[in-house]
Amino acid sequence: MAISRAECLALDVDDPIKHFRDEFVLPDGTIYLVGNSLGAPPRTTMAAVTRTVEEEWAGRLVGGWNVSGWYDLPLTTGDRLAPLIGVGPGQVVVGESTSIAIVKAVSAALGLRPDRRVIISDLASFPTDRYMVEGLAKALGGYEIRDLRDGEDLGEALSGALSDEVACVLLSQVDYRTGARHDTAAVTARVQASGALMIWDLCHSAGAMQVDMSEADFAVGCTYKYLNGGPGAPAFIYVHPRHQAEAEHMLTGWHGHAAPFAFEPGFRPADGIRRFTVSTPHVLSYAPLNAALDIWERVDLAAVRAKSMALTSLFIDLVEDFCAPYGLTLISPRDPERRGSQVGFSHPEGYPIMRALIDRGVHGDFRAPDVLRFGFAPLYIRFADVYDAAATLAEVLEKEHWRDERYQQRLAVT
Ligand SMILES: Cc1ncc(COP(=O)(O)O)c(C=O)c1O
Ligand SMILES: Nc1c(O)cccc1C(=O)C[C@H](N)C(=O)O
Repeated sequence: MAISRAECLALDVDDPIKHFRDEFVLPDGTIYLVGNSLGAPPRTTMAAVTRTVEEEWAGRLVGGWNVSGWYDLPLTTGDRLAPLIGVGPGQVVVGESTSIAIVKAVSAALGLRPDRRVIISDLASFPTDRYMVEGLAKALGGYEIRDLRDGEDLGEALSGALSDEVACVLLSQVDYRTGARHDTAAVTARVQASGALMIWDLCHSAGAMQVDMSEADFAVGCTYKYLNGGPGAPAFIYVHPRHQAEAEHMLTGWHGHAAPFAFEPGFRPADGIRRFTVSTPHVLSYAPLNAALDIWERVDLAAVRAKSMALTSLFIDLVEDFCAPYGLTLISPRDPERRGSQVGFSHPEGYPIMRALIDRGVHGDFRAPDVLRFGFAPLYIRFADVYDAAATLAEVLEKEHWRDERYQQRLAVT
């Protein structure tokens, strides 16, 4: 046996960041391995939302824009988030969704490289990234999208794809399906050496590990996964200071205007990162995110990463030990350095297996065509949870619970 449950309990006792679990609300009897899709709520979330509604909205009405700092929420929240991606104040704004942030980043990058007409995208990325690039290229006209293929070695793929025609490269630091993690410093340097600009999607890395975007040109990401900002929480965009005076994106809404309340007829971009805001911020959505950032301010990301690697390695060992006869195939890198904070196994009956597992209190998710995906948010997942999840998965497979008819029907959201 890889390790006993008692040994896992001992690991929990020695865990230097175990105290953070008490700061989150998790239903009893649930092992929540989907924090990589939607993080759990901090205990302070409910009070933060109530405060925003009662004190700021009901108490101050429209005065909230000035007095409660609503107008500047994209910038003030961006400054709080910046250290989590290794950058400084005045470099990040928070607002809209990641898909919209991709349009801002890519359109700004194309404007900075007007003589280059190729955008490199990765077919392994979460599809919305490619979809947004596709719409953008179609709207602008005259651009070619050069796709890296799923499963290709990134170094070799980039060798074939980079040229003096390439304006920008959009990649995810961590693959949403396999959890494979790229070396952002090396890839950024390589892309920039070719004269192109590097844009990172950090959806699956922000809050799961130390991230250093200080050399990247742009980065985007969501705040509802490891960062615990809540369903539909606003996304972030980082713009390197060297580009801020020149970079102009195509979503020229009035909040990004140099003088929004002058109501001028034409668009003039604001100075600095403010030009990357678009329009009225979703004020109520910033309350849970700022409650989560109160926690993140106290978190040592090196400790998060160390625990993340230990949790994911333990899960792989236990699943391979307990489930050996049942046809699961690991699709995540075995080397923890090359993984994010999630583990994927493929199985032809992946969908009903995941439904049966969720019914038994272990929540992972399924990604087409055949991937059982498990995310490990180190602030609230315990080593004993990992043990129990692997044991429950083994039981579902051994007893073939997944054959139950009700697990075959597909839900709208998987
Ligand atoms: C890597 C990645 N990029 C983008 C998104 C989509 O972001 P949104 O729907 O918030 O625009 C997701 C997840 O939904 C994702 O995993
Ligand atoms: N953003 C999501 C949504 O609107 C509905 C359901 C799931 C999501 C997710 O975030 C999924 C996630 N990006 C993934 O990696 O699959």
